[in-house]
Amino acid sequence: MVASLLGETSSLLRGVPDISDVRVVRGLLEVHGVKVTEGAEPGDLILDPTNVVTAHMADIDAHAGSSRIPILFCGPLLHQLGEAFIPDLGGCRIGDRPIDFHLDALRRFGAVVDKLPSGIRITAPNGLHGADIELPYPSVGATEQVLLTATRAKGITELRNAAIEPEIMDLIAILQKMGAIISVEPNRVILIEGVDKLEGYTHRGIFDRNEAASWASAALATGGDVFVGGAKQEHMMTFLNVFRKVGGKFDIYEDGIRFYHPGCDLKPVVIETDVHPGFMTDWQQPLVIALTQAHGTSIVHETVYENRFGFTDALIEMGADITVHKDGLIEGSAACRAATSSRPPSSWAPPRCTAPTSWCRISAAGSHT
Ligand SMILES: CC(=O)N[C@H]1[C@@H](OP(=O)(O)OP(=O)(O)OC[C@H]2O[C@@H](n3ccc(=O)[nH]c3=O)[C@H](O)[C@@H]2O)O[C@H](CO)[C@@H](O)[C@@H]1O
Ligand SMILES: C=C(OP(=O)(O)O)C(=O)O
Repeated sequence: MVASLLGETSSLLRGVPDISDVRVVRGLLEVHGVKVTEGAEPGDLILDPTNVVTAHMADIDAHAGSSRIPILFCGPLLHQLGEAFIPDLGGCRIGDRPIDFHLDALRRFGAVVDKLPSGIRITAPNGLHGADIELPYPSVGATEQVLLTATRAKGITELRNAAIEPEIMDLIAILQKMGAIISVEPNRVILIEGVDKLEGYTHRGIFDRNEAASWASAALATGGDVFVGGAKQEHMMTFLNVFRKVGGKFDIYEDGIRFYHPGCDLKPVVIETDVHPGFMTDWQQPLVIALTQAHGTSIVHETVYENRFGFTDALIEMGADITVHKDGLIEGSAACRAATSSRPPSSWAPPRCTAPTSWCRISAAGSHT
């Protein structure tokens, strides 16, 4: 949706879900003069950016605290209007969610960033130029920021340590349809050759991997059998491996994946969240719910967001046996001994990411539906 701001003509985005993030982004596009209308099929959105204008501060402010996606408006608005005002961001409360990588990257493109009490004001008095950027961590949002900014910046941008999630590849596909020149090189390097103008696109976004993993985990947690239409094996392989280790069954079809409970005991696992192609941090929570029903102790190491175990309070209230450790597991505890029954991942120690990490031990005993 945000990429449509970069085009000179209308875009058609298909299969758009009716969720709050979409409503926030739509509202923010509309206050900037983008005409957004429903298309012929359910889920079609037509985005017409031909009359983009500077929005009134009060209208932008009305979107404060509701989503994290407004941060992605920076580059496109700088290209269209020479300035951008980004309201205070919202998003899930899953730990510290800094935007320093975004702002550092924008400065490298030549933007001037002013932090104000009510948000961030960004200007580009001399336009935006290609930049040499290395992310401290392969952040999904910061990679999207760089892609959206670099496509119309003057010159070449080299982004190192980029995120390479399927959602990033999908954004690159959209930008290529619009006229961008972007190449994905080995070792997380992305090269973007800036172009003067971009057209609108027609595109159907990829399926939601988080939703698919949530339905799959729900099938395990409830002894159920769920067919997730549109789910694709190639974007779920890491999840499918873990699902199988827990004992879950799945059948892959051309038009989706069937996930179902095996009918016997589920097994505990040791997992660690990571950037793609690792086990997604977004898959961790639904899977932990299923693990409360496994026979034995599982260990989950969250390396992406240190506070992403907040939901376990509710599970504990429901009777689940879960302990969250902020600073690591204590050696010699029952939890550690139990964990040795599953083979730890090769990256078991030391944690590789820059963010603080936390651990969660889940045992089967006493959990209720
Ligand atoms: C709307 C959306 O698509 N959200 C997803 C996106 O979030 P989001 O893009 O916010 O997540 P990132 O990939 O950027 O964050 C990864 C890590 O980098 C850190 N970081 C990030 C940016 C920054 O400027 N500074 C910094 O330190 C974060 O605190 C975190 O520890 O990717 C996450 C990781 O797959 C997913 O959990 C979110 O569902
Ligand atoms: C972290 C998430 O989203 P957001 O980045 O919008 O908070 C999420 O949906 O799990």
